[in-house]
Amino acid sequence: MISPSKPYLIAPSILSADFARLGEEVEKVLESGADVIHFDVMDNHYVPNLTFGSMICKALRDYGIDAPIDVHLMVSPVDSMIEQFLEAGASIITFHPEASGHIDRSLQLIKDGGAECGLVLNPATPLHYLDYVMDKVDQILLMSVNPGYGGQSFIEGTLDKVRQVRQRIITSGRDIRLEVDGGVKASNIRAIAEAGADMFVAGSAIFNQEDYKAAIDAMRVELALANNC
Ligand SMILES: O=C(CO)[C@H](O)[C@H](O)COP(=O)(O)O
Ligand SMILES: [Fe+2]
Repeated sequence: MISPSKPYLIAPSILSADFARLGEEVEKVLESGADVIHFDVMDNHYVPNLTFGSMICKALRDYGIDAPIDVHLMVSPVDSMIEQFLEAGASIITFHPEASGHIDRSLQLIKDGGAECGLVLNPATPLHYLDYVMDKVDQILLMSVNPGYGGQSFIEGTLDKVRQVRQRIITSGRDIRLEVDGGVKASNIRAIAEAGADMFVAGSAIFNQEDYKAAIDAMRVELALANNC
């Protein structure tokens, strides 16, 4: 499992990093207190934007990044990309169930490759996709924006969805991480944690700031308040 000792994980999304200096950016955000690197893969098909593939993930590993890399696949179809990211050193791979013809098979492919697996649900994607996979997923990612771009505003209705998924996780009796992605910042992270999330993706709220450590520290202060509730 990824850092089981920490109650809350902060996962900066490199979508908002300076791509011309990616290795340094990732090093800097890890030195600033990030737990996990969130890696947004977009294909201009499942989502209307194009980012980076497994070669960049491998380049980060070759550069010496050994922190967990959380690959968020916004691609369709998913299975060939899963294989490439397993080879490239991904630690966690999540995908959108609508983008896979065979959800159970795609999850198993990730597990068989030695990575942790999970599903991603868009703001309007129903929770029933979780019905028969709660025994398999290590992580559930709830999108709090529509996927495709960084820097969007948090959709408030996500909080209720987080509560519902937390309830499902409790019922499952398993230790499944609940990650929220999109528009997360210091001013809303406490409410998201109190709703039941324990992993937080933040792109623009960290990489668009001068001081990454100050941005992450501000989130930790809010999370500590949630923890004490
Ligand atoms: O998956 C994503 C977009 O599809 C990104 O992870 C997400 O939007 C992070 O960026 P920000 O924190 O700026 O909203
Ligand atoms: Fe993401």
